[in-house]
Parts: sequence; structure tokens; C-alpha cells
Amino acid sequence: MSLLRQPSSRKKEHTQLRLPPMLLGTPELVAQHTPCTLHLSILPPQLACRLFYAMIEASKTWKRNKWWLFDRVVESPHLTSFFARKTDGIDDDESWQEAAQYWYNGRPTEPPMTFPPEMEEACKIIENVVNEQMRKRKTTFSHEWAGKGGDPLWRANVAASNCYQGGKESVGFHSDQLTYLGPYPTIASLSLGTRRIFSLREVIPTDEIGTRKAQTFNIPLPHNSLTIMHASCQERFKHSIPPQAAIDLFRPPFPPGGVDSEIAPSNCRINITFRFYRPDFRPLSIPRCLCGVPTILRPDMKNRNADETDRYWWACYAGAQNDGKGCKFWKVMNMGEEGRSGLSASPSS
Ligand SMILES: O=C(O)CCC(=O)C(=O)O
Ligand SMILES: [Fe+2]
Repeated sequence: MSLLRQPSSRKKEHTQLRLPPMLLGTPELVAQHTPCTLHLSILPPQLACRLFYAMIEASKTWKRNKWWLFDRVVESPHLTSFFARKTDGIDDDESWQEAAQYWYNGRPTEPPMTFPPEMEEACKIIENVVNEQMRKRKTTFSHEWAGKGGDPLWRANVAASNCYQGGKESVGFHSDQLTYLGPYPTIASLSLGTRRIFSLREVIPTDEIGTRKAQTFNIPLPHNSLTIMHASCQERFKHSIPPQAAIDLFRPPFPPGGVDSEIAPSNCRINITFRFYRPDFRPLSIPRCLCGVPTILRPDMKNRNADETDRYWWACYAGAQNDGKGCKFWKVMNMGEEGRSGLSASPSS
């Protein structure tokens, strides 16, 4: 009887290549299984609450990202916004302002907002934690930021913020565009408000597909936690905030009007990713495609050797805004020829 026959969908074949998901409920498990570290209660509790409410208020003007995917316009299932510090924190370069539009998938935007005071306060604490963690790392990668004058300091010169209103709002599996971050970036991701699951899944290199399966790791991110995606996370893993059928409402420990104020519990999660846009990937250095638009940088995730991705390419991204129509331009990135300063090359000015 046809009703009893097993459906043979492509989706099923695909999921057979994956192991069942694994819950990583502690910072120790996260560090053991992924290129991330999880830091609980990262900010003073009052500051975490002040920042949450400042961002909830600000999110009233945020937008859903829109872009062309094949022949239709898609919209991000969350609100998003982009912030930039005045300079890149290394030089006095202010050209970062231009890079903001590529947060919005190539849409021309107003100059980005600067960090509000609560974000600035949080950022200083987070920069210290990130630098401390980076100093502890044993592995380095040849194309990662080599620092300037021997100082490999990580600076959060930009930040992107998302607001997820309720369990249906999400972000699909992706790895972050490397256009201004360069290879092997470190990204520090602050979670505020209701707890959501952060999913990470390794992209299995093509030559290992028959020998091992992809594992999804689910990491619950509570209010006031910091997830650091260390170097190689964007090259090896994709990440997402999947939709959830049920979420806990967030009751702030320090509501804005004082502990006795009547404040409705919130179903929102605010995420702020603090990012370091590298001086050697400044906007003027980004190759343009035949459409005359800056390209985006992607790693070749499927062809990695000994966990190191050595191939990245610049590809046309004009189609994301231009009715889906771009050019076929792509070229392999060459750090040395392009005058960029990885650990293996001598730093350029
Ligand atoms: O909300 C999060 O934790 C992740 C957001 C994210 O991956 C992104 O905006 O690129
Ligand atoms: Fe991301």
C-alpha cells in the first residue's frame, strides 16, 4: 500500500549524514567540543539590564534585512542594526562607516550609529575578556590578524545587534561574511534577555564526507552570557538561532523603574556581536566586481587541510540587492599580493 511506503526525500538522505544533536550545557563542554568559549554572568548585573532595556528601546527603529535570493526577495526573521566606533581602534581610520551597508546585504544606509553609552561600557569589559582568552589559545592560523607593531590586540570597532521577538524569530545556519573581518576572525557575542539555543554545526570537508558525520551542538545562551567564536569557527562551523516552540519569559533582575516596578516579562532576546574590522581589510582595499560593487570574502569551507582553510575567494554580491542580478566575478584571495598582513606575512602599514 502506497500509504505505508517510506518516503525517500532528499532531506532524509541528507540528515543521515548527521549525528544526533548534542547539548552543551556548561562552559567546559563548549570549550571541549567547539572553537567557542562560553562565559556566564559576564557583565555587572545592573549593566546587563540597562543595556537590555536600552537596546529594546532602540530596536523600535531597527529593520528586517532584505535581499534577493535567486528570484525572490527574502527578509530576515529578526530585527537588526549596526553600530560603529568612530575609528577602527588601531589607526585613526574612519572609513568603517562605509562598511555598514554590507551588514545590510549591500543596501545603501545612513552612516551607522556610534555605540550608545551602555554598549561602550559593556564593550570595554568584553574586550578585556576576549584578549585574555586569545592570549590563552595554543593554536594560531597563518592568515589571522598579526597585529600592528607586534601588538595583536583585538578591538571591537563595530557591533551588530539583533532582536528576536519570541520563539518564532530566528537566524538560519550561516557563517559570517569575512569581507572586513578577514580570515580567522574572533567574534564576541553577548546575549541579553530570554534564553535561546545557539546551534553550531561543523561543515565536513569534502574528502572526509564518507568517514565522519556532522554533529550539531546546541548551546543554551542565558541572559548576560558571552559566547566567543574563536579563530576557525567561521571557517569550520555554521551557526544559527533556530526557532523554538517554547521559550521562557525573561524577568529582569534589575528592571528600569526599580525592583518594585510593574514590568511585563519579556519574550525578546537581544544579541550583540562585537567585531574587529581589520585595518588590512579596510573598505578601500576590497576588490570590486564587474558590477562595480565591493565583493564579499568567503572561505572555502569544504576544502580544508588539517583544519586550516587556505583558500578564500572574493565573489560578486551585487545580486543580493540588484533584482538578484550580479556578475560571475570571483577570484582567489592572495594575502601577500593584496598587501594584507597575516601572521605569515610581514605586516603592511
Ligand atoms: O543571535 C545570535 O546569537 C547570532 C547572530 C548571528 O549569528 C549573526 O547576526 O550573524
Ligand atoms: Fe552569525
